[in-house]
Amino acid sequence: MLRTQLTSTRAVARRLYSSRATQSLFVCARTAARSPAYPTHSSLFQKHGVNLVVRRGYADGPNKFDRSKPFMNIGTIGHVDHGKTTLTAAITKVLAEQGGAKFTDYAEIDKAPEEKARGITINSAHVEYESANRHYGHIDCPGHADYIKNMITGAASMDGAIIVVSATDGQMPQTREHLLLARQVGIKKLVVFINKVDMISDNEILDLVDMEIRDLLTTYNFDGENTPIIMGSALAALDGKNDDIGKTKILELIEACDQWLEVPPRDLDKPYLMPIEETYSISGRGTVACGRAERGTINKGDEVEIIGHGQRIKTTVTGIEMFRKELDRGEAGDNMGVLLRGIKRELIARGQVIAAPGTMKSAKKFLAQIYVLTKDEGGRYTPFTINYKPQLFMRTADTTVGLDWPEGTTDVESKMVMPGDNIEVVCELHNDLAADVGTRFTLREGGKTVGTGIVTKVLEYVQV
Ligand SMILES: Nc1nc2c(ncn2[C@@H]2O[C@H](COP(=O)(O)OP(=O)(O)OP(=O)(O)O)[C@@H](O)[C@H]2O)c(=O)[nH]1
Ligand SMILES: [Mg+2]
Repeated sequence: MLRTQLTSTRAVARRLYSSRATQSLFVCARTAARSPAYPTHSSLFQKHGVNLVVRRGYADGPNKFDRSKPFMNIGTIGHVDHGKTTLTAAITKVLAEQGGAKFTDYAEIDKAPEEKARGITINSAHVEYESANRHYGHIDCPGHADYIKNMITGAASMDGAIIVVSATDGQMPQTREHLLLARQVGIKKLVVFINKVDMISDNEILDLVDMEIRDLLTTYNFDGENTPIIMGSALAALDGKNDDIGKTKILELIEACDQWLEVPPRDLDKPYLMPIEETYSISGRGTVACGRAERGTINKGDEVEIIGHGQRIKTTVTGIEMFRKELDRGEAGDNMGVLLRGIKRELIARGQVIAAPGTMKSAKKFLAQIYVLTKDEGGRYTPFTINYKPQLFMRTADTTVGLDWPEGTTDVESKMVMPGDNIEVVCELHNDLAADVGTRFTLREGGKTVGTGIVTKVLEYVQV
């Protein structure tokens, strides 16, 4: 199934014509309610026989979130048009047929305008499903280079991933870039889905793609030798055709995820920290901040602080929700929405963090180790001198950053940074961000990822 932001007619048209697999589109209720173009889009879709499913949210409760199976965040990554969204749809379809999936729960169609206006989906980017042993939250990442920003913040919430590679193309630039980013956001294991095998008649080609992707995985420090590679057709599974390359392969894929991907140890004993991905206001209830809790636990009634962008705001958590179900307690790894007492939505924003009081500080300047991507990894073709200002992405935040050589460096004027270099730099942020030693980030410039880095020492905090 697809999710769409319904922001531009072009995007909608692209969706319609690029994906003949589309039967239903999931629309964030908030977007639907606000988008002036929504009625036009909605009739356009209906004309083409596509269901628009507006997901409702917070107001739906109360029902309790079930923690009987381990919960894990995964998602589909990979090059544009290789079939990530089709595969996402196929997984939910096949698992729904198995009866173990919660798919039917959110597929309810709701057309009443007042429902759209009132309903809020706090996990709009996520699909959920269950295998025999696990409960998965799934993010379908966009593959297009323009959407890499979303990919970065989306992938920041993943514990594991399915990399989708079309058998017709093999690995492509975004396959490599996504692998690198996956590594950088801390994903340790991946499962590979070689898609569109219905279009390949020569088995030797599949062997080549297999070999090539194993090499690539090894290059990016994944276990290339043992990583499960499943070959199938997402479209066949979605259309309910050719079970041997369709449904059977989807079940194999989920089995591989169950076996190979590991639920990472959750830092439950550390102080609570959640980077804000999105914010909503619900009339009569207040403001909800959504994101994946990075560490710690949170209970209804707990005091927290909102940190970043020159602010430190104290408030209390009055509600916690996950996949539209209420929780009394949320924990590290959960993709949750927290309802904040007395906070106006304008006061907080994506990129800030919510933390246990007194446990986080906002940094303005830090020392970091960075790796500069080569052109084969989607990075720069040419070297650069250090005095330029790329965009820095950290957790869900992005801000302009000034780079400089550490104190005591000689020849600073003429010193060049080459693609492929590993260097130590001083980063001065335009907007301060909650950062600690060990926090990872990405540097981007003009639509390209130019480097990845890690904070090694904070040089200046913001006092608020
Ligand atoms: N023949 C064939 N076509 C497929 C298969 N899976 C997906 N497609 C087609 O490939 C095109 C792209 O599929 P999507 O699922 O939109 O690809 P995507 O990776 O999500 O694309 P972006 O989100 O734009 O990066 C669509 O036209 C699909 O119908 C498959 O198994 N076989
Ligand atoms: Mg897609």
